[in-house]
This record gives sequence, C-alpha cells and structure tokens, in this order.
Amino acid sequence: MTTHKLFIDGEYRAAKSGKTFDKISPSTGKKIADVHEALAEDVNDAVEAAAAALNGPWGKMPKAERCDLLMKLADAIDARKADFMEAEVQDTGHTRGFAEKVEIPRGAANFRIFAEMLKNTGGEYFHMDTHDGTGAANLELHRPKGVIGVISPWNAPFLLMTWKVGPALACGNTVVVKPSEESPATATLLGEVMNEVGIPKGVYNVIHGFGPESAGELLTQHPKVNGITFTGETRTGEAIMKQAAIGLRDVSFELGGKNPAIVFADADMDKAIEVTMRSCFANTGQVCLGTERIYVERPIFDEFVSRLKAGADGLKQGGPDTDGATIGPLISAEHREKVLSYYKKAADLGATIVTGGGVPDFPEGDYRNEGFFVEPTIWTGLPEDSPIVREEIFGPCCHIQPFDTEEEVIAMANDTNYGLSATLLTENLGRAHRVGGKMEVGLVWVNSWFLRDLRTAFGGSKSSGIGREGGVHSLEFYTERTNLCLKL
Ligand SMILES: NC(=O)C1=CN([C@@H]2O[C@H](COP(=O)(O)OP(=O)(O)OC[C@H]3O[C@@H](n4cnc5c(N)ncnc54)[C@H](O)[C@@H]3O)[C@@H](O)[C@H]2O)C=CC1
Ligand SMILES: O=C(O)/C=C/C=C(\O)C(=O)O
Repeated sequence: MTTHKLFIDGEYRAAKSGKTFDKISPSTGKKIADVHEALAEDVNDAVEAAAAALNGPWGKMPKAERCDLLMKLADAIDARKADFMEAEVQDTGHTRGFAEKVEIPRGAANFRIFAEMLKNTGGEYFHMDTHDGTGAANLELHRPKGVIGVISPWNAPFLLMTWKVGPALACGNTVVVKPSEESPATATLLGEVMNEVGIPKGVYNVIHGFGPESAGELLTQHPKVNGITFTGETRTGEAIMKQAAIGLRDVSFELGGKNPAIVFADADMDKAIEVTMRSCFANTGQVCLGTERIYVERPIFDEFVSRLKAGADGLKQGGPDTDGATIGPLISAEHREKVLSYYKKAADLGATIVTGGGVPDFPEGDYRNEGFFVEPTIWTGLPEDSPIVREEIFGPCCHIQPFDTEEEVIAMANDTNYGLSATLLTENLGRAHRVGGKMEVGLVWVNSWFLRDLRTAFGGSKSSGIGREGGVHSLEFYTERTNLCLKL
C-alpha cells in the first residue's frame, strides 16, 4: 500500500499528529493509499521551514540561477513523466490520454514559462523634473511576497498546483502546498524531483489534509503565510478570504463557473460538436472552464441536440487501465452523490432527458460497478431559473436551450453569478468579436475551448475569481513592488 507522507524542509516526514486518512481509487472504489494528515504542529513546521528558506541559499540566489534551476526542474519532470502520469491517473481515475497530453506536460511547462519570463522582466523607470533642476529617478523594485500558501483542487491536480508553484518560485517565494485530500500523489512526488535537481530545502513544502479544522484552514490562518492562492469552489473561496482577512493577506482565487457555449446558425456544425463534446465531457465534466449551458440558434437546434447525443452515447466509460476509455469516473463517492442529486432534480423538474441521467449499467462483476461512474447526460426543456441551469454541477452534463436573437442569448449567457469562461461557435468574425466583448467573463473562446497560451491573463469575473494569473499577471500577485525615488 502506498503511503503519502508530508514533505517539509526537504524531507518526507510522518505527521506528528499520527493521523492518516484513506485515499480511495475513483475507478475501483478500493483504498489505494494512506495519507498523513498535517495538523497544527506540522503546518507550523512547514511554514517555518518556508519562512527560513527565504533567508537561506534560495533568498540569496541570483535570479538567473534560480530560473535555470526551475528549467532543470521542468526537464526532470519530463524525464519522470511516466511516474507523474501513473500517480495522477491512479488518484483521479483520469484517462491516460488526458494525463499524457494535457496534465503532465503542462506541469513542466508551468515551470518553464515563468522561469523564461522572469529572466527577461525588468521594472518601470520614470525620470521626474524637480524645481532645483536636478530631478529624481523613480525605479520599480521587485521583491518576493514571502511564504505563499497554495491550496489546490483535485480536478487537474498537477496542472493546477504547478500553475501556482511555477510563478511563485520563479519570483523567489517559497511555498507550502496543500493539495486536495482527493489527489495527494503528484504534489508529494514533486518533492523528490525538487531534491533531485537541488532546489534548496524549505522552498517547496507539502502538507496533506482537509479544509476546515485541518491542514487547509490551519495553513491559511498561519500568520507567517504572506499570500494565498486558491483554486476550487466559490464557497471555499469565501471561507478562505475570511481567514486571509486576519493580517490582511493578499489572495488570488480561481473559482467555479457555469459556463455557456453559444452556437450560432452559421457555425460549422462538425466543429461545434467537436468543441462542445470536449467542453462538456472532457475530464468527466470536472473542469472549471467546462460548458454546462449550451444555447443553440433555433434553426439548427434539433440537429445539434441529436448530434451531441450521438457523441455522448459514443463515449466509452472506463478507468485508466481500460483500453480505449474516453470518459472516466468522478473523483469520489461524495462527488458522485452531488452530481446524481442534480440528475434526480432535473428529472423531478420535468427536464427532457435527451440521454443519460443516471448510473451506467455495467455487467455483473465488472470492476466499474464499484467505481464512481455516471452517465454523460444532456437535458433540454428547463427554464433559465432552474437550479440545473444556474448552479455548478461539475459533472459530465449540460442543458441545451434554443434562442432566436443575439440580444436574447447575450442576456441569457450573462444571467449568472459566475463569470469564468464562454465559448462561441460562429463563422462570422464580426459577430464573434461583438458578442465576445459583451460576455461578462474572464475568458472567451471562439470555435475552440481550453486553448491555452500561458502568457495570457487567466481568471474569472463575478463569483468566479479574484485577480488574474498567467504571464506577467502572475508576477503581480507573486511579487511586492517598491518604488524607489532617488533624488539626484
Ligand atoms: N477548478 C474549480 O473550479 C473547482 C471547483 N470545484 C467545485 O468544488 C466542489 C467541491 O469540491 P472540493 O474538492 O470539496 O472543493 P473545495 O473548494 O471544497 O476544496 C478545494 C481545496 O480547498 C481546501 N479547503 C476546503 N475548505 C477549506 C478552508 N476552509 N480553508 C482552507 N482550505 C480549504 C480543500 O481541502 C481542497 O484542497 C466540486 O463539486 C466543484 O463544484 C472543485 C474543484 C475545482
Ligand atoms: O489551464 C489552466 O491554467 C487552468 C485550467 C483549469 C482547469 O483545468 C480547471 O480549473 O478545471
């Protein structure tokens, strides 16, 4: 049985609390690991190690050397790709294709992009005239923020954790990572690779545990944590923000979404189906950027619904060890209960169930019967104020609504508390530009989805987040800026 210990000050340690919890496989429902739970003493040790490392070799290292080390780290992740993949798919039940093509390469890329960027960034300079004729020079100086608390979710664990750790370290900070209790493996493994390439001890620390009254809350409340970056549910973001208010610590939040896709009658239908198949069902719908509301212009509504149904019905359910599987299980029994409660609610509310709506019917004795699988599901016929259309479900499901005019669909798409992403399907560039600019979201994709240039701003409006990360926007959160005014 695998054991995931804490990684503190460059070494793997058992939790001083002596407590462990079980990690359950999403595909088989069986226990696959014991995970050590960090409580107050361990969390304090991790934060103290991170604070001390700021004043050690890491704090003194020239920026170029620090960035070279992070490039080496990215190469070492590539070299250990098979190990990271295995750790990730066993924890999450993801298909190997998703882990191989998206998740693990992005982990390495998240270090490369910020290491490269930091090497080439400077600061502002403003010369100022003064009455004595000598003037003054204003120089922008950058300092690391300090100890960054990283709270990351289970849906794309390695990708989303490194998306924060990459820029944090490139800017010279140290980190204490609290991965989701559902996905402890890749963050733990990364400690080994940090040591391999010579990242100084205390720079990268990992504590395991839960949120409230456990490692997550203890970390975000710790007075020596200088900034908190979090990806996860909106309500958790609210709780963390209250915790961060003590001591006025800065936060960066990427939260949930209820993202629309709008399919205009002039869209290329093959492209529209390919894009919405991915945006609804990739990673079993457990993507914050995923589509759960589709609006289709009335003349093509019936054709779109029947083609998306055919696509959904063609998905093959299976865990990472099932050949040819195109859709995996949900992360946990608890999350499956949540998703199924929406499936039931949709039926009770009188939705037309185009396909799915329940648990797949596997043969007797099939391992998948013990896993957390649900059917890919498509509904039509619900009003816009239905909870199915308003609340984030985070499963492989969507509701499809017809529309008649551009104004009407813009209003429907924006009528939500969330504001993360929107996807537009149209061959009319003018319309794409016009409608895209009216979407109250942080990200709009046209004729595509999840196409990511890591130099661009990433984040959400409304209840979908606070701040932007990506490219130079990450540097704003992970550095403190000082204006040095030098009287000449
Ligand atoms: N990328 C996204 O937008 C994600 C959205 N979700 C949404 O969240 C729902 C529940 O998933 P969970 O894993 O329970 O998400 P969550 O938001 O409850 O947990 C995410 C992380 O925050 C930690 N956490 C929870 N409460 C905390 C607290 N008070 N202080 C500090 N840390 C805390 C958790 O231990 C975990 O590491 C999903 O059904 C989905 O709707 C979940 C994961 C990612
Ligand atoms: O590409 C990114 O940086 C972020 C991707 C986000 C998700 O996969 C998610 O939160 O679901």
